[in-house]
Amino acid sequence: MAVERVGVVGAGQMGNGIAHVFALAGCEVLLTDTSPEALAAAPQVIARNLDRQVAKGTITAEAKAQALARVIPTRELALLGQTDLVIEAATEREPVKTAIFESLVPHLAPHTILATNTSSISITRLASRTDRPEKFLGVHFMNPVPLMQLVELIRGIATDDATFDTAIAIVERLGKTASVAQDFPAFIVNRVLIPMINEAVYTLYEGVGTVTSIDTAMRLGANHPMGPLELADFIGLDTCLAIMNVLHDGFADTKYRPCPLLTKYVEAGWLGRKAGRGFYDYRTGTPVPTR
Ligand SMILES: CC(=O)CC(=O)SCCNC(=O)CCNC(=O)[C@H](O)C(C)(C)COP(=O)(O)OP(=O)(O)OC[C@H]1O[C@@H](n2cnc3c(N)ncnc32)[C@H](O)[C@@H]1OP(=O)(O)O
Ligand SMILES: NC(=O)C1=CN([C@@H]2O[C@H](COP(=O)(O)OP(=O)(O)OC[C@H]3O[C@@H](n4cnc5c(N)ncnc54)[C@H](OP(=O)(O)O)[C@@H]3O)[C@@H](O)[C@H]2O)C=CC1
Repeated sequence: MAVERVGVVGAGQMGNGIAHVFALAGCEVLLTDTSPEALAAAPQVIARNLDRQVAKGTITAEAKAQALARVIPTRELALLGQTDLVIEAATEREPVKTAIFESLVPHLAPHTILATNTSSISITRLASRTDRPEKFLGVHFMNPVPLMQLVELIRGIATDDATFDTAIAIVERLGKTASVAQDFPAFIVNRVLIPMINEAVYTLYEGVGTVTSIDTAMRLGANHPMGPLELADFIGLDTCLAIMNVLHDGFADTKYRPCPLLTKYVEAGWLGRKAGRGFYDYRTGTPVPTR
């Protein structure tokens, strides 16, 4: 099925990135968010990230202008029903996602595919709360969306072949690479990555290292582009904690218990870059370790 009109629910770092890449690929994008501030900021955030690509020469100024014109912010969730594909990219909390899908269903055209950008939550369970589990799947972009090559595709138990084939075609149209994961907690990327980040928080919590020594060790010792604590701030500490809880509950295995220090940072509202402060304080411009 051809995908020309795309709805994106959530104008956070991922929703903005998803809107960015679909608009660049020529799709009309209806972008919505419950936060008026996030929705108002979205066009500028997307424009700034498009400018980075213009500055690098990877896209032309004309392509940027055309892409920006294709992104239509709206407060009306119902309008997203008249699209070919809706991608949910709201907060990593299952009740939030379920409520979004339940609100969307009455407005959806019969052919519309529903997708979620969830990092970890059961696709099968989310699909069961819609009228179309056969047209529902996980389309899991990586952060930052314009730069990261991978899109993880996760079928629910009912996802049909036509829907999956459409998703494969979408990933190709975006110039990205699909990897397929089975529908089990946190799929592949976050099943491996987030426990590593959690372990880095434990090394901080236990005093094995400092924020600086831990990130330096992994950047220079394992050639990671970002240290694990810097990456946690980039992802969002609330999202990291949510993923650990999904793993811990989903597998009932204490090896996935979230580090108490990660919980403490989230309880303090120190969610990382998006909150101005996490394992680093970004409020002065230069990141300063907060521990
Ligand atoms: C949690 C989940 O569910 C799944 C996940 O996403 S897990 C997280 C996956 N992501 C990662 O692991 C990210 C690891 N970090 C990196 O790959 C790199 O640090 C990075 C690509 C994020 C940034 O690259 P960097 O070279 O260190 O920094 P930076 O200079 O800011 O960016 C590199 C280039 O990309 C551009 N860029 C960065 N972010 C961008 C964005 N959002 N949009 C467009 N362009 C962007 C920059 O303009 C820069 O271009 P120049 O080099 O020409 O200036
Ligand atoms: N961050 C990352 O590195 C990655 C995250 N993901 C996944 O993508 C999703 C979004 O993550 P991310 O962008 O980081 O999260 P953010 O917290 O940056 O953004 C979430 C946005 O969704 C909004 N929102 C909350 N509830 C609703 C709702 N009912 N309807 C519409 N919008 C709503 C939030 O508004 P408000 O702030 O007012 O609540 C916020 O603006 C999550 O499922 C996450 O697990 C996937 C890959 C990578």
